[in-house]
Amino acid sequence: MSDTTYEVPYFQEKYGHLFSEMDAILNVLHEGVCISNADGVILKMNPMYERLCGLPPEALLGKKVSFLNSKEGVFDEAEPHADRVEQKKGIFMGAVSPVILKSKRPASSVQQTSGGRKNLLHGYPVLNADGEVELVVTFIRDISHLTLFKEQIEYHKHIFQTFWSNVQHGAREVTAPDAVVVESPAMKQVMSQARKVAATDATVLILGDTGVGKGEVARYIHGQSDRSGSTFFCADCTSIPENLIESELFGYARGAFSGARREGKPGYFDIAAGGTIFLDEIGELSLNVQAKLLRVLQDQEIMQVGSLKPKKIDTRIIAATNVNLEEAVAKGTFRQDLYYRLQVSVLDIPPLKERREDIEPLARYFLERYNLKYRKQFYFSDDVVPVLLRHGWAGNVRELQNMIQGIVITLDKNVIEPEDFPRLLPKGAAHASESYVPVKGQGGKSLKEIMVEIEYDILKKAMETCHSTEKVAEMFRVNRTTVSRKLKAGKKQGPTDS
Ligand SMILES: Nc1ncnc2c1ncn2[C@@H]1O[C@H](COP(=O)(O)OP(=O)(O)OP(=O)(O)O)[C@@H](O)[C@H]1O
Repeated sequence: MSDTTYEVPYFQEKYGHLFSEMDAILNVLHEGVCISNADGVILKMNPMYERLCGLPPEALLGKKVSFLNSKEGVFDEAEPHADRVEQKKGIFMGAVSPVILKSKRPASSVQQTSGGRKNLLHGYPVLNADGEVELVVTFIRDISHLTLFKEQIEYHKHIFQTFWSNVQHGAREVTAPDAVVVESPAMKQVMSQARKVAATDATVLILGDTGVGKGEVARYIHGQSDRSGSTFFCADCTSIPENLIESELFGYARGAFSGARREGKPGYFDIAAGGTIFLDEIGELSLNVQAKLLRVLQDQEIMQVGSLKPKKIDTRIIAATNVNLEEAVAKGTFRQDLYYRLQVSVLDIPPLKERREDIEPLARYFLERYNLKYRKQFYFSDDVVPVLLRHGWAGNVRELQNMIQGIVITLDKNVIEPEDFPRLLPKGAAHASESYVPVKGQGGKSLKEIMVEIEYDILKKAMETCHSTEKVAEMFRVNRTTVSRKLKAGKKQGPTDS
């Protein structure tokens, strides 16, 4: 202890005239004040400083700050006036004067005491005529309550964020469940591409027939991107009247036209700011709106209706169409420059009939979803899946979804059987041939392939009733080998599109 104890009276004599007038002020200050000399020896402190350090004046005065800052200088906050050398805990850490003495500049630090209290320290050097540090004045303030307050705020923020994300998740569950059913290799490939583009901010073009899940994939990309915390805005370009589409997409400025709202109106791009806008059926946009959209893609700027000033936007664009854009460009109904601009990342979703591995999982997924929604307990009989697999699904996933929903709503028995899908069942030759009238969406099959399928359907149905090729041959007045050959050919060609 001898190296830390200094002759206080010596300092009192040297600096006494400075301190005497300050005492009255120091005693009433809410901040602790400590004055040390160039050797770091404490010359003076006020009562608040003693309180905050938890030490009596005799334990501080004349001692080096570095000593109090060391592990030796322990004290017990619970018993501040006990002999500190005998205490087992309490370290005075984070003194600023050693730093100030070295740098000759003001310094701050946060001092953590062993009792968990936090003090904020600001120290200032007092320089002599030679520019050397003569004294260091340190102000100390208890900020434990502020820290506690901050921690409480952080905690409440955390609770609020958890609550908010649960609410958002719950809302999504009700309106649009997250689950994207993916089983087929083709769809797995699309989703892997989707994940890759989600990590970028690139514009995405999603192609595919109606109902294949373009919107679902767009939502997935948004959900996987950095923008997932912001809005996903779905704009169906076909549902907006042509004369309104520009103002709906880009908004309009104050007083843009008579009848307009005085304060102007934000457009979809504004609403989706920071997030993603999904422009569905982009192939249906007029050439005029296409030109405006091209500008958005090129310059990340929109021009509000009635405004002459372009407005910067931060909205990711995902576009989708079931129109063959290449053909549309050739016909002059789609701008070539916009077409090229949209070619950055293209995802092409195959029709459901080309990814049959997805049919059963999708059907089961929708059944579970609607069972839950309508509080039902339906299940498929074993014969249902083959019927679903045989169907052509020209309306793709949407057709399947609607069909299952319809059944869950209307059926009054728990087991779902093939008869509950009357539209999917082959009803003899007349029905089968009707369903093969070559309409758009029949997959561009040759007449020969279609005939193979029709014959297969008819013969298979007959086999279910007659149980022998002989009887079937007799019924259709052909020989047995013809029946066997046609059944084999139909089976080899794959499931039929009834
Ligand atoms: N893989 C999937 N998993 C789960 N649900 C799906 C899947 N694909 C599509 N759906 C559902 O099928 C319905 C139709 O999908 P979506 O609207 O995304 O198709 P789309 O290709 O955008 O159709 P359109 O071209 O008519 O706008 C939606 O209710 C969607 O949630």
